[in-house]
Amino acid sequence: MFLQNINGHTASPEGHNPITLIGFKASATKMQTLPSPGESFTCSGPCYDRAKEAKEFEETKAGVKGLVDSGVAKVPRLFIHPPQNLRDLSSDTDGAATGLEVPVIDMMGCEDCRRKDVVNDLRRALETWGFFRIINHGIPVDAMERMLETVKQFHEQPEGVKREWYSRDDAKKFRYYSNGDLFWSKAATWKDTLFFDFPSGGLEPEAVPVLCREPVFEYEKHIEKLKRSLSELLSEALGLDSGYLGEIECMESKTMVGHYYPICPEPELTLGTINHSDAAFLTLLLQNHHGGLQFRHKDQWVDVSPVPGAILANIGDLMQLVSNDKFKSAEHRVLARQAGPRVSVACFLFPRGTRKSKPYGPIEELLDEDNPPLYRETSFPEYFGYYLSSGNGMNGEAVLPHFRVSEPK
Ligand SMILES: O=C(O)CCC(=O)C(=O)O
Ligand SMILES: [Fe+2]
Repeated sequence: MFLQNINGHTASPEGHNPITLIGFKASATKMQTLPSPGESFTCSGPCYDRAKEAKEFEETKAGVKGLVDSGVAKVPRLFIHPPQNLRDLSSDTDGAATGLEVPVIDMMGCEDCRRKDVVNDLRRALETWGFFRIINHGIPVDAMERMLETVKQFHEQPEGVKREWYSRDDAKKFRYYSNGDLFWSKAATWKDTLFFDFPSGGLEPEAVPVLCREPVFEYEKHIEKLKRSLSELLSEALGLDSGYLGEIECMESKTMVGHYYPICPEPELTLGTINHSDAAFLTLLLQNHHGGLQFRHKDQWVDVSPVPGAILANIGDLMQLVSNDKFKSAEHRVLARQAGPRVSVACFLFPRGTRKSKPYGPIEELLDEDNPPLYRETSFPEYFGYYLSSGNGMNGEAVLPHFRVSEPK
């Protein structure tokens, strides 16, 4: 299966496995730490060998956490981002400075008396922000906390134990790695990742380390239930029958990633996650109490601070495509920080079939003379393949416009 992580955290665009590039061993602490902020990335003097540094880092199988544990006081060059990625690193908590408010969807009573209000709130949130914070979503706080804690515990195990799970082998339904796009990104990001692949039939418990098993499957069960409710609410927010998105089976499959963002000694030089929009239909996100997540709204980065018990949801590119731009796929990123470790769990929802899936285009019921289709049809594998080959949407360039066939009237 070519699909490793819905946001390309481990997938290779041309399908070759980056692990074959690894050749030799070296100490991660010996890595270069040039250039300083603002310095040009062009090579003068002896050229910087990025591929070599990436291989050395990969060989440690200890991730960014391993670097931090080994005592690095400077961000190695591999992780230093070009200035255009490091613009506006300051934060504006929940839009405080601008008076903007991150939308909150309170699901209490959404099955009966408050349904109309919830659907209206959801429509407004997705037409403007593309994401929302959900409260009273039905997932027990305990299940959320245990999920975050198990991801943290995994990453904080001794290196020798974790190393056994380090892999870029896309046949593995559970794996641990740092920077899925390590071998082709312009700069690496300051985090390590656990990956859980729930193919249509479900992830086998035996594929997951005992440490994580119970919390992961418990959390997944709750996510499935929340997904079904959200699918109905989203359908209604689009003005469709509540079963519509369920019937087109656009969220039948899922992957989860458990990110660990260690404390960063020079957060002004790197990022935890580079700006991107998610490729799939819907993302449900848990984060611990260390902030750093930002969404782009009205041309500025807005901090989306953690709220205990809340879940964040954002729509991805394909939901924007089928909604014919009614809903917006939100650009987001995670700052590297001196506080931490930050832990997050993202669950990406997308259609079944990683090599072949049915085509998805703008939903016919949303089209008329004034609303012609803005996008051509595509399948999820086609879209995701393009997303990966153009840099996982993580080079600051949006992927969705490549599927556009006309501009809005
Ligand atoms: O860690 C986070 O909060 C966000 C991660 C993310 O955007 C992703 O994995 O696509
Ligand atoms: Fe994302």
